[in-house]
Amino acid sequence: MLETLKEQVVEANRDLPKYGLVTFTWGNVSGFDKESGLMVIKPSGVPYEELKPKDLVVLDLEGNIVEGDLKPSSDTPTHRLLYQKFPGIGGIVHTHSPWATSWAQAGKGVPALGTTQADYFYGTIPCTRRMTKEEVQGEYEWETGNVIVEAFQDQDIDPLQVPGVLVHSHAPFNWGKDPHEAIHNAVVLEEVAKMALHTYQINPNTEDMDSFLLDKHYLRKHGANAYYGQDKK
Ligand SMILES: O=C(CO)[C@@H](O)[C@H](O)COP(=O)(O)O
Repeated sequence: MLETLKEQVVEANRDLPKYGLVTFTWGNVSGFDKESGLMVIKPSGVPYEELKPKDLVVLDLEGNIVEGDLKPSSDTPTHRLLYQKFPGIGGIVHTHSPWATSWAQAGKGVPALGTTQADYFYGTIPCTRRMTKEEVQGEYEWETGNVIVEAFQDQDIDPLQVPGVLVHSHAPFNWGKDPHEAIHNAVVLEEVAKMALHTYQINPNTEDMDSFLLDKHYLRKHGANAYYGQDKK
């Protein structure tokens, strides 16, 4: 089942080392099929170069495995929750890419300092709060998703306009309309995280970019109401 989505998920997982987003197997990509309500995710710990469509795990959003013999990624609960809470996304990427992870470890969101970020993210890429002892010792991966959703709700950020987040003391998650776009957004996050750090090294007092320039770039590329091709009602 879902053979086309499986091919996309395998290709996207193989893009992780291709674009320098992972070391070893420190990352995972999933895809979501809206019609069936099923997600497809990388199995835990499998090297990307060995990954085949038959290795992938198919689950419903309640976490029931529908197809697949291997253990799903350890981050599956986080992917599941984001598909539930962020309607319209069709692919999710989690990595420990070094520049974005540095901002996550510092507990800081990546501010929109220039047009590179503005073309993909409508403003600051937020960082979540720290997780509590109870959350970490509880259903950790599910709670990781909760603090992501909480950050977007509390800061009134539209996840379709800012397709990424830094999980405090952990690492980034990105998403998009499909696995390929999620990978693209993850690469951009890693680049703008690096640029922002270097910008502050050049000028520690750098201010966020002007909102009119942010609007110009983001809205020119995405449109005021365009959400992955559908006009927002
Ligand atoms: O964040 C983590 C571990 O801290 C995970 O993302 C692993 O780095 C990858 O786990 P699998 O997808 O192979 O289970």
